[in-house]
Amino acid sequence: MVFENEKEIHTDFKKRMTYGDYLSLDSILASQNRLSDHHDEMLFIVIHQVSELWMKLALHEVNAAIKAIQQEAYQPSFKMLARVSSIQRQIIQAWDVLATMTPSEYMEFRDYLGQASGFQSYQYRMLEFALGYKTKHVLKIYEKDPELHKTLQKAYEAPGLYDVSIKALEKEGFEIDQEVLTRDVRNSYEVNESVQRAWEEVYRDTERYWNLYQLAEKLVDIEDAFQQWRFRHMKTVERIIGHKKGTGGSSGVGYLKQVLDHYFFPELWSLRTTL
Ligand code: HEM
Ligand SMILES: N[C@@H](CC(=O)c1ccccc1NC=O)C(=O)O
Repeated sequence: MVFENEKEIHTDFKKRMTYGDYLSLDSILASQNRLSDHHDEMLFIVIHQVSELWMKLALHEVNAAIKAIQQEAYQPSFKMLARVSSIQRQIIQAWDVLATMTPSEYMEFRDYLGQASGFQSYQYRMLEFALGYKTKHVLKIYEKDPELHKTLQKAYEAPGLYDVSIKALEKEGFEIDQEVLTRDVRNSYEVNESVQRAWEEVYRDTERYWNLYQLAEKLVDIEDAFQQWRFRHMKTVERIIGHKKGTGGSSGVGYLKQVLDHYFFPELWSLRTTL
């Protein structure tokens, strides 16, 4: 076939494109590669792949929301953040499916996993970074993959969702300590009194600060769901492997319990006591 111009080529390609082509189903559906022939390994792989796909969309939304907040486009940011919470509900529900696997079933293929662990999920780390939890030591895992390391380093050095939200408080006229506004965003966010006072005022005069009030509640939705995910992970791990050590080298359930203590947006929680 001879094409007159680029548009024609494009139109012809589109006409012949199928459902499977568009969604790259050949590669997606050829990626459930079991190492054992145990029936439940398929479940294990699919749950992880589904979670990673949802994380990809969540990251896309959180990063766009960060930009929108920086540009004071609050309404669009709320839509994106609401979508993130909705995605989180999906991956929390996924634990129910995984919990249908018993300890005996998992132990039949666990050894095949070697030292692989969810600890190495770089999208999970990118999400934590975007939410302001900056654990530098995890970057080390990716040193052997320069491309990936660079992507993670960039996310590590960028301001998080809470940083841009605090900046929004300042833009609205709240007095925020300079040390918070110019903080080194490569560190995890730490509690600050001026931030607490500002959010308290937002919650006391919600009509005046409607956008900031809505933003705060969207952040609480996300942190709440993130904690639910962490909790379900910890409990599902406990029911499947008890207190065995993790393949990633951690203590296992003990480690996962400890991570539960971390707050992303601490003042949004403590204001509930002081309000
Ligand atoms: C039988 C199912 C599972 C077991 C027994 C399990 C076990 C563990 C353990 C013990 C750890 C601590 C690190 C280590 O020493 O390995 C861990 C970390 C992790 N797992 Fe799982 N896991 C399971 C399923 C999942 C699923 C479905 C996901 C979803 C993507 C996931 C994501 C993660 C992540 C992101 C971490 C790092 C958490 C952090 O550092 O805060 N895990 N897992
Ligand atoms: N850390 C798990 C292994 C595990 O769950 C895992 C192994 C390979 C790929 C993803 C995994 N999921 C989450 O940690 C364990 O200790 O049994």
